[in-house]
Amino acid sequence: MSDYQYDLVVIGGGSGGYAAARTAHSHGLKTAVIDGADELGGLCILRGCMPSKTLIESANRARTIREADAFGLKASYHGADGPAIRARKRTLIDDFAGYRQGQLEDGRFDLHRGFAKFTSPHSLDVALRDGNQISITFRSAVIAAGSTISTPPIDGLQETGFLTSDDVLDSDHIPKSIIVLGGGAIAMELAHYYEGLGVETTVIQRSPHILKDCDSDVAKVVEDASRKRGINLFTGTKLTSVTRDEDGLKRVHFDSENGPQFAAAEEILCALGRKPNTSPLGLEAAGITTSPSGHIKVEPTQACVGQPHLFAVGDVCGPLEVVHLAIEQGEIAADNANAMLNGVAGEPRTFSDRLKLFGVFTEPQIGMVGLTEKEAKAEGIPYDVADYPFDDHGKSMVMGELHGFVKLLAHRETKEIIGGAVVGPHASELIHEVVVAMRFRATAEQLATTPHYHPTLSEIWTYPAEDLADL
Ligand SMILES: Cc1cc2nc3c(=O)[nH]c(=O)nc-3n(C[C@H](O)[C@H](O)[C@H](O)COP(=O)(O)OP(=O)(O)OC[C@H]3O[C@@H](n4cnc5c(N)ncnc54)[C@H](O)[C@@H]3O)c2cc1C
Ligand SMILES: NC(=O)c1ccc[n+]([C@@H]2O[C@H](COP(=O)([O-])OP(=O)(O)OC[C@H]3O[C@@H](n4cnc5c(N)ncnc54)[C@H](O)[C@@H]3O)[C@@H](O)[C@H]2O)c1
Repeated sequence: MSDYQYDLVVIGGGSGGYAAARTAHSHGLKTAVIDGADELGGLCILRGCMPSKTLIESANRARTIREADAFGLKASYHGADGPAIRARKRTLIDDFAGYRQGQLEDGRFDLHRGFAKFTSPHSLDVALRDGNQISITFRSAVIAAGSTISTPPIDGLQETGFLTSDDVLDSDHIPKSIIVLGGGAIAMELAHYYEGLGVETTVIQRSPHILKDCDSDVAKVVEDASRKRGINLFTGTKLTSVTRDEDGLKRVHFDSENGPQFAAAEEILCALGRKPNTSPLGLEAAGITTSPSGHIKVEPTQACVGQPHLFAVGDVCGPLEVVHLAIEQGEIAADNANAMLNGVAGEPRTFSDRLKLFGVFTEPQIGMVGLTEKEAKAEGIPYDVADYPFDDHGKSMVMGELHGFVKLLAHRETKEIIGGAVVGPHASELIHEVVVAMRFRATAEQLATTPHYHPTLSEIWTYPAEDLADL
């Protein structure tokens, strides 16, 4: 006998899980959310997007002060106040988390505070935080359990000690020097944070370029700009070991094309990736399969492969660990669960990555949508590409923001825009113009002939669009 019965249970009350639960409630489904965290809010609010961008905002202000001279201003930077930066972050995050907690507890659905584990495809047990255990049966479930930090075994790393993104995002200590392991989004954003505050920063990346899924011309702009600002950036490396010097500094040893090398610093930030939070869920009991990386295998409907009444969304399945996808997938899963449970006629909703959108809040920033050149080539899609640099664009020159470029990809036959990338000032904002154009399947000519105010950063899109339209 189960303690509770629901139409739909959601495991995880983060971005994907909350989106699924509120959508299920709007369909009239009897719904429960199960979350085992001591603090509600999910990764984005507590230890992801929002705290990292709050810290990065301080780094951006520091950079403005440090570069004031170039604008004819007298200002001097006297360093960072770690406790004040953390206090600002905590105030904002408490506010965001409090709002989400209110949404989870406002009575639209039941909230069980505990860890869920499947016992069959239609039942699970919850080890409640208060020490009790309950069992639940359900007609359908959405798995939105997120991801955790992954730390590969590197000789001496554990013994020497290191920080993770969780530590950095709630630390009031600004080290004098730091080595960042990895060259993904987390590594590069937090390297920008520290460098922006004036910390001596080293980045050690395995791949030949940082941000390995970007086109290399895009990644190279951030690499060059990072090096110009003083980040010691090593790419194409193999980490070998970590030791501690007699003077207390931490030393990272690695191989590169120049042979064995090392870097030493007060602290190490390990940012070598995250893994889906799937192993504690008892997925075998539910008949759910995972890929070798541990991600749950899903259909485009977000249904788990082979189990049409079970769904997975967000970081547990991918394909890209970002918040807006987790939310969209959560809504799709709940809509499809409702259609299945209530016999709603019509085709199920499906997730498409045609408008795959990614932003990196480095200096300069990156924004990307749709296909990269790498992907278009791999998929054999015929395309033309055009780009335009910020160092030849009036508004960015006025702003003193000269690094980077925009580029557009258009299908060679239809001329439809199939991808875009910005690396440069306000890239994470600028990319949205291309998202809208692609959403409505605009051609390069339609984008080129859309009015753009002068002088703005946005009008830079018209130059590659005109080039593509003229081909
Ligand atoms: C430092 C950092 C910066 C980031 N910056 C960005 C950014 O700028 N933009 C962006 O789009 N994305 C960013 N991301 C990624 C983004 O935060 C995640 O992709 C997103 O939050 C994942 O949402 P989710 O719903 O899948 O999982 P989560 O929000 O992690 O929710 C999972 C929930 O499940 C609960 N849970 C787990 N296991 C169980 C269980 N067995 N039983 C019950 N509950 C369970 C957890 O307690 C948690 O509350 C960042 C991530 C990090 C780490
Ligand atoms: N702005 C954003 O949207 C944003 C910001 C931060 C994180 N995120 C999301 O969070 C997820 C996790 O980010 P991440 O940066 O931790 O992961 P990631 O997988 O993107 O990057 C990890 C990096 O570490 C390297 N690496 C892994 N193992 C290694 C080893 N043994 N030796 C040397 N290098 C090694 C990889 O080559 C990779 O470059 C990302 O998928 C991203 O979608 C998004």
